[in-house]
Amino acid sequence: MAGRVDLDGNPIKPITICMIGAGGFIGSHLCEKLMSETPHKVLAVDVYSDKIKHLLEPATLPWADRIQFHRINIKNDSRLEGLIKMADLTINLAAICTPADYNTRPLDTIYSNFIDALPVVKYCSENGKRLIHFSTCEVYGKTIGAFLPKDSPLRQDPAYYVLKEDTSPCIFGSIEKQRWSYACAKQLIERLVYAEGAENGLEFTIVRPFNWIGPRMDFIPGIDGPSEGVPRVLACFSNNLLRREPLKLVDGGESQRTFIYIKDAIEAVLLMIENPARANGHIFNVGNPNNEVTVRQLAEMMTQVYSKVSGESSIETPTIDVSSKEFYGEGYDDSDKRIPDMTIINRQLGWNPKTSLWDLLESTLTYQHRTYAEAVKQAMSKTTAN
Ligand SMILES: NC(=O)c1ccc[n+]([C@@H]2O[C@H](COP(=O)([O-])OP(=O)(O)OC[C@H]3O[C@@H](n4cnc5c(N)ncnc54)[C@H](O)[C@@H]3O)[C@@H](O)[C@H]2O)c1
Ligand SMILES: O=c1ccn([C@@H]2O[C@H](COP(=O)(O)OP(=O)(O)O[C@H]3OC[C@](O)(CO)[C@H]3O)[C@@H](O)[C@H]2O)c(=O)[nH]1
Repeated sequence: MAGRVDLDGNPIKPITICMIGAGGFIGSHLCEKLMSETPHKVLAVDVYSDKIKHLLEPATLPWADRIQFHRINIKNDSRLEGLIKMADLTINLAAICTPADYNTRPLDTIYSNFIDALPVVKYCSENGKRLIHFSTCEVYGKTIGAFLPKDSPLRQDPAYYVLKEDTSPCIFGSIEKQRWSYACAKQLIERLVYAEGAENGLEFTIVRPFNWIGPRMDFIPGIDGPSEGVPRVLACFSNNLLRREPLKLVDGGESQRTFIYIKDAIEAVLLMIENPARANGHIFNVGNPNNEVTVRQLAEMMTQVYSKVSGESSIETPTIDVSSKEFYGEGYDDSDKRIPDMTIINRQLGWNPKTSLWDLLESTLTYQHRTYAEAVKQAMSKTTAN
């Protein structure tokens, strides 16, 4: 920890970070990194703390005086401004960010991603505090290429599908496709943060994560989350594998995604935290363009990797097709393809992702098996007995 220097060779001074949404998937990994590798202090704000319990207890942990948990719902708690004032930097991760909610709970989704984020932006701007705001790759929506005929050669041209922070448009579906409530709310809060920078001098960085995955992502339904809940694809497929049931491919599993290992992505966030002069005023894609697969290919890979790490053979019918209406309900729509352009983050922070999809699935599914296999077995035998 001693002698840490930034990318320009200047010594890094310890700072205090107000991290909102610290108890979630990304927050838990960021807290872990900050505690184990830096001298910074974290005021961790969330309604839940289960995913960071190992960092908060026991009080003898070497970083015990550098992390404080504040159980606060930012919708309605007057303590928030005080915490932002106490910190040098605020990182806002709080959000409803599971697609199953976007079309079924659009009001909660819009309030969470836009209205609830407003005071955070305001307090940072009014108090002259730096803000790192978490947006999403979903602000790009669909690619331009998605609107070309299926056999158009232009579909092969990266100009029609690679997503660039400063030039790509944001293409959403119609209003009744409520899937886009999240992307639209995130886009508007990005515009507000950007405008606060332009008009009032707010020092900001906007992060657009492209499908970060790894241990502690979401929940396994019926084990550490609601039985009827629908988490993001990694947890959906993990749940199917743990229960030895077919993985459900929505609308044929043709959509494409690039997945990045959470630990690679956290390296990028740490560079933003410790290099404000290079990160302020920028919007950064954070993803791994080399890890592109269709959802069907992801399902096949996860089935293979899970077999390897669990020692169990795969089931006879590893996947089944399901319509999006059946799986997510009315108003679902999808992003067709998401490849991040890496020019800006590479130029500003010299960052590149490292971990291949196979390797990241191997470590993540090893964690899922170790953490959940026994609990799932017990829950399933209870259901059969009843
Ligand atoms: N994981 C990804 O790949 C990904 C992709 C795109 C965008 N993002 C964005 O990154 C951020 C973090 O995502 P994540 O994957 O860690 O999600 P997550 O759901 O695991 O974490 C969000 C955390 O925010 C907390 N929170 C929500 N509302 C709150 C409130 N009102 N008060 C206090 N705490 C509240 C939740 O309890 C949760 O712990 C989100 O803004 C999300 O939109 C993530
Ligand atoms: O059982 C399942 C679950 C999902 N799918 C399909 O997989 C694709 C990816 O789904 P998911 O990871 O749940 O979410 P998205 O990538 O669509 O959206 C996320 O991206 C970033 C973020 O902003 C936050 O994480 C969020 O909005 C998708 O095509 C599903 O239909 C499946 O086939 N089977």
